[in-house]
Formats: sequence, structure tokens, C-alpha cells
Amino acid sequence: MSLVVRDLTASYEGLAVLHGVSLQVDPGEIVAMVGANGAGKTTVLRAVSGLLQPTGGSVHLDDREITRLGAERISALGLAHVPENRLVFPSLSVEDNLQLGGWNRKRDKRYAERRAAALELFPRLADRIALQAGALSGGEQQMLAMARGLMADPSVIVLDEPSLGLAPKVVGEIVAALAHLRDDRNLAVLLVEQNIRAAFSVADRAVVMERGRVLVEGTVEQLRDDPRVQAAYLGGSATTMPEDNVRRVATAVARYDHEVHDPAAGPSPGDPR
Ligand SMILES: Nc1ncnc2c1ncn2[C@@H]1O[C@H](COP(=O)(O)OP(=O)(O)OP(=O)(O)O)[C@@H](O)[C@H]1O
Repeated sequence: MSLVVRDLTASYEGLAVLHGVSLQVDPGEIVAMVGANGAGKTTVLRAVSGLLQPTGGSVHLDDREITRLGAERISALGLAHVPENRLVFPSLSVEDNLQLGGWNRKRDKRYAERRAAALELFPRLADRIALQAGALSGGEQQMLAMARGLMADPSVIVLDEPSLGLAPKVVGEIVAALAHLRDDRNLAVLLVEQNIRAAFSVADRAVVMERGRVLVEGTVEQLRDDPRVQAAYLGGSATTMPEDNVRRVATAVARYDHEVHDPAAGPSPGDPR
């Protein structure tokens, strides 16, 4: 399914924060949404997934309008929202968190299949299935938040800053998982990221937000060369990942897997808890 957002406006307590945002994400595509703090990226995701009622404009999943539906209904129609700060239930086990993600699908016979697919995507979760989610590292909690979103069997997934606070090799693992969801599962992925290098390493297109509007959009290749993007994001030192390096990401993931699956290597030191 495609996610189609047209002229979206939204406000908090009467104060307008989105001033007509339009974007589209097609199946098998990752669109990165980047921009400064307060540009409105989180608000777009909240308005799209029904957590905030937009004041105008429209949101469609293919031809189906979802603009004013509630979050549960939108989730059931195939859109998963993985929120900022990886809001897992800390006192519940990994298993129970996954089950909650699939609550609206639990009785259907593909539930076990989806659980297996989520654990295959993030094998570390399989190893920790009985642990309390609060005992997981930051990276593992992010993986759990994503796996939980996938349990509802979405066609469209929107993620809010999945790389926040994570070590580069964990970011690599998250990025590789996003590439898998696009390439092998044909999902439409809308990715909000401050880490523009990580986002651009995997995205096909990007939307740059500024003060509640789309400043510029285009393919990642076009935007890399755009002076506005370079000046704001790519010139500085805020790098946590080398640019344009899906292959290097894959290497990092393989190395990481090796460390994780090799008990002698111990816990990964860069993964903040
Ligand atoms: N619950 C809220 N109540 C009032 N204003 C809010 C609320 N949430 C966000 N805002 C304001 O709305 C604007 C857009 O915020 P939003 O969180 O969407 O930006 P963002 O681009 O996601 O930034 P960040 O990267 O800091 O999350 C900002 O000016 C912010 O201060």
C-alpha cells in the first residue's frame, strides 16, 4: 500500500505547527524525513497514524482515506507507528510485548508466522524472549519496538528516530532491517531521522522539513548535492555513520552478529544501556 499525505495541517492547542505537508511513500520504498528539532516531523507521524487529529488535508492508504480514523483502526488497516523513545512495556517480557503488538491479529492463523518472521529479523530478541523488556539494551529495545510494530502485519511502517542514542553498529543493524522490510517484504517505510547519514544510506527519497513545511524533497542522490541540505546537514561533524554504505553496513552487521552470537565476545561495549 502507498501512504499518501496531502496538504496536511495540524496544531497543538490552537497553535499551527504543520502548514500543508504533502508526501507519498510507495511499497518497496524508504522515504526519510529529516529536519531540525521542532520542524514538525513527529507531528506528521502522529497525524498520519491517528494519534493526533489533523486540522486539514488528507491521509490515504492507497485509495482509502484514513484522515480522521482512530489509531486502532488505522493500525488494523495496515499502518504501524514505531514511536520515539522506543516505548516498550519495560516490566513485560519480550514475548508479551510482541503479543501486544499482534493483539488485533492474535487469533488469525498467521500469528505464529509473523512472530517467527519478527524474531528472524532480530535474532537477538529470540535469545532474550523471556527477559523483561526493561532489561534489554537501548538497541534491543528499539528492535523490540520495531518487531512489535511488525506483529500487526503492516503494509506501511512509520518510524520516529530509531537510531537515537544508539552506537553506530547497532544503527547499522537497524538500517539493515529497514532495507530488508523494503526489499524483501515490499513495505512502504517513512523514516524520521536526525541521523541524516544513516537515513541517506538506506533511503530512496527524502523530505526535508522546516518549520512545519516541506522545504525540499527529492531522491537521496539529488539531495546530497543540494546546497541547502549540505549546508544544514552534511557539512558538519555530526556523523555517526559513513555515508552511502549499505555494503559497509552489512559488514558491520555481520561483525555485530558474530560478537552477539559468540559468548566469548561478551556484551557489545558500544551499545548503551
Ligand atoms: N504536545 C505538544 N504540545 C504543544 N506543542 C507541541 C507538542 N509537541 C510538539 N509541539 C511543538 O510542535 C512543533 C513541532 O514539533 P515536532 O515534535 O513535530 O518536531 P520534530 O521535527 O519532530 O522535532 P524533534 O526532532 O525535536 O522531535 C514544535 O514547535 C514543538 O515545540
